[in-house]
Amino acid sequence: MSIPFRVGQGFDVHALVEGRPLIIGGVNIPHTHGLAGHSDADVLLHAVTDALLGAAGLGDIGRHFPDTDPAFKGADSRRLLREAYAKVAQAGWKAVNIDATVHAQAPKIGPHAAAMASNIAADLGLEQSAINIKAKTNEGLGHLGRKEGIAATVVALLATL
Ligand SMILES: Nc1ccn([C@@H]2O[C@H](COP(=O)(O)O)[C@@H](O)[C@H]2O)c(=O)n1
Ligand SMILES: C[C@@]1(CO)OP(=O)(O)OP(=O)(O)OC[C@H]1O
Repeated sequence: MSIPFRVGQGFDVHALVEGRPLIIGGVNIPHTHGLAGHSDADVLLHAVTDALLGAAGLGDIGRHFPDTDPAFKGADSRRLLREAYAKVAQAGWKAVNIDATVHAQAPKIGPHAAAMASNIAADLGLEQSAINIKAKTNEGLGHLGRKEGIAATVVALLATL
């Protein structure tokens, strides 16, 4: 008998640079710096995508959307999330819940967490209560603490369709 649940974890980090918008969880957050990347560099959505792909045994985001492919230059990561989730569903899985932490010394994520959860819930066809967004500073330590980048860690649970 096959097991009806699978868990996956995702991690991503992007550098903070001047002259880029800061987009996290599909929310454009006013800030002095934004995240660098081939796509819109949405660190949270990339970690969510990897957690879902990982749980389904489908590899990682770079395998499906290579950062060498001009098709994904400046890509909206919500589109990538929806396309990855379609592959997860095709493999016979649906998401049950997502628990995420954004590791950012600044800016404050809390005021935007509900909007991020709403975006992810909409893209996965879930109730917003199934998406939990947390945030932590890095207590000033290391590259995250020096505000050189922002990271995200995510756990996702899948159930059979
Ligand atoms: N970028 C962030 C970081 C933290 N928060 C909120 O502050 C709380 C305390 O964070 P510490 O890193 O000092 O433990 C945390 O639990 C979050 O609620 C935030 O909103 N944005
Ligand atoms: C999203 C992709 C594709 O545009 O590029 P980036 O925005 O650089 O993001 P990253 O998390 O480094 O890797 C996944 C990529 O393949």
